[in-house]
Amino acid sequence: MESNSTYSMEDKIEQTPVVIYPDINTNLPHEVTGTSFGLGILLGVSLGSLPFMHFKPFNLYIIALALFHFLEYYITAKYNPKKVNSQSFLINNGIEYTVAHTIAIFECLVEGWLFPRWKTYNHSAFRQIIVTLGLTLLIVGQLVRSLAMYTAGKSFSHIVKVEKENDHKLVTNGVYLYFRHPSYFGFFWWAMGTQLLLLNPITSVAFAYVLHGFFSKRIPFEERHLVDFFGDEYIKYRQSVKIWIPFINDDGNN
Ligand SMILES: C[S@@+](CC[C@H](N)C(=O)[O-])C[C@H]1O[C@@H](n2cnc3c(N)ncnc32)[C@H](O)[C@@H]1O
Repeated sequence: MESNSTYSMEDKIEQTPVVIYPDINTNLPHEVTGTSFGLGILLGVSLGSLPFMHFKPFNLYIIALALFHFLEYYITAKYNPKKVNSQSFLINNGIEYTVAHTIAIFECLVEGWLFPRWKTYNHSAFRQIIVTLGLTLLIVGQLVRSLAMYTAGKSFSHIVKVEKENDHKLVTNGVYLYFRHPSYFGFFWWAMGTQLLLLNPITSVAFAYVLHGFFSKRIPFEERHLVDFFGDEYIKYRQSVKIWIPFINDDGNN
């Protein structure tokens, strides 16, 4: 039977927009599905057991961690597919990152065990304020970071570029209108939010110190290369948009 369609199969193929798919060799299906499955299990177990837990902030923290790592890969795969690879989950985000969260979990569990009245069964207004502040910071941080990755698209990369790529464009729109480094701003406040949420006094201070040290080196390094890539255009942008991370100089000379 003849098709009534005015277009032939060849026409249809020609009209199909070209989609750049991620390189499967750096996105091994068993690694990507395995990691997604693991994150899904973490999220599901934490969410499912939430109503039965005395210390709900711990479950919320695990949910935030699982969502963060899932979104790192998902947004890169969707809006920056050329650069996505199984490391884009950012689970191997450096030894400091792994150690920091391991210590945070340890502090939370030890304090819950040693000082249950202060940590787990404390229903004071002060505790509610800190938990709410932590939750708010981590939600705002996650939103700003995800929006930054979506807005920057192909110009975003988890590794700082030291050589300009052809499709690297200066991004100054969307969240970049209000924050000069929105993904760093988002990460900083997301991470601080996780520690306040856990009511962890020690790692709250330690996270602030370590994150400040990290960004006060990374931002000037990244900006030196951005000035090389985009010249006056970046210098003007740098003069007009602030970073909004505490104690990081806005003039680019940290
Ligand atoms: C991990 S991303 C972080 C981007 C940005 N610092 C932020 O916090 O949203 C690092 C890459 O983004 C690029 N980058 C940073 N700011 C940029 C901008 N305004 N426009 C285009 N590329 C930018 C850098 O060249 C670097 O390779």
